[in-house]
Amino acid sequence: MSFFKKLKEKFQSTEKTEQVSDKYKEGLTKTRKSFSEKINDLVARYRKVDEDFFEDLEEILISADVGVETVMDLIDELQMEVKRQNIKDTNEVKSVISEKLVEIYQGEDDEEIATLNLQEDGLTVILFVGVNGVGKTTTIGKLAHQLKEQGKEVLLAAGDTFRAGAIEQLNEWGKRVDVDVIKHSEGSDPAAVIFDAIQAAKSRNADVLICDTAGRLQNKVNLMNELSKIKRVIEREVPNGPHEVLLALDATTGQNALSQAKTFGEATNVTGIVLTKLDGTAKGGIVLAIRNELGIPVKYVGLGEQMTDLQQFDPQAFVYGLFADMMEEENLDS
Ligand SMILES: Nc1nc2c(ncn2[C@@H]2O[C@H](COP(=O)(O)OP(=O)(O)OP(=O)(O)O)[C@@H](O)[C@H]2O)c(=O)[nH]1
Repeated sequence: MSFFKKLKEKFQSTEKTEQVSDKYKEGLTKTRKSFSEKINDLVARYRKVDEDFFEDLEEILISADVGVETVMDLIDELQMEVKRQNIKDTNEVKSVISEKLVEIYQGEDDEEIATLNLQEDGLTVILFVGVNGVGKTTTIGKLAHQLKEQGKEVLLAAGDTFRAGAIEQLNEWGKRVDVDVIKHSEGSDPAAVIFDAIQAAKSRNADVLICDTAGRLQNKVNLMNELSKIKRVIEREVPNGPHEVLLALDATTGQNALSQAKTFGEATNVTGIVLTKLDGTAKGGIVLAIRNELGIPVKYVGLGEQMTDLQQFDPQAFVYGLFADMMEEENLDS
């Protein structure tokens, strides 16, 4: 069965999978439009799958921000697969490209979707890091809402005491999603806020504590000191905490997001990426570059401004969103 057909069957089988694929399809409209157009054009220009075809494909993938290393791996894999299956017609390559994109993302991992490390018993502490303006606060609000919907008791800690207005912004989100926010005044010690929030979470038997932090990238030493102090407090107060350190990155910043990730990776042990504003870019290939060049799983993607637009990252749904038009155009019954 072709990969296109497999994806179509998977994502159009139940109401739930259809909802997920619709979100991805809608959120990836900009990327898909640009990507599909280029791929269709490529396929129309070349009838035969040859060296020149792969060279042009390489360019398309690089222009979608897939990342040079990832593109090279992908092209190698594709060339081998095309040979193995003896594919001559460029039209047939589309489905193989989609399959290889998923494979290259997943690598050796069996797990399709990287889930949050939520504790079954006791408190789970999630630390959010990332520079200002990437959509960190919005994401914390959306995640708090989702976890609450799953029946969890959630608490927020306003650990960004540095940026003017950050505490109030988180507080607003707390009100919107009906979750309490533990806060001190602006300029106070963030580690003290986190300490208080942990005590509050324990005394209320909360399931999840989500901690905001300041994203002072311009001063790496300060950033490191602040984050390690916060982590020390969490480690001392909560067994095995923090259970997740999620780095929020703005997809519209392209390769800059990669360099931010490298800096944060040096300052703290990042366990997952939340890629925001994927709907705002035509270069959604950045998801693949992040996964492959940093080796950190993308756990969530922001596909819009609505509360439900924060989605667990699913590589197959992502690829479905990228190729949806092509799949619909093609007769997959054969
Ligand atoms: N289109 C779109 N907009 C988003 C997404 N996530 C966040 N935003 C918007 O991005 C803007 C900035 O988000 P904020 O959460 O305010 O930025 P911030 O990261 O909180 O700033 P800091 O708290 O300083 O880190 C807001 O207008 C959000 O609505 C997304 O996935 N898609």
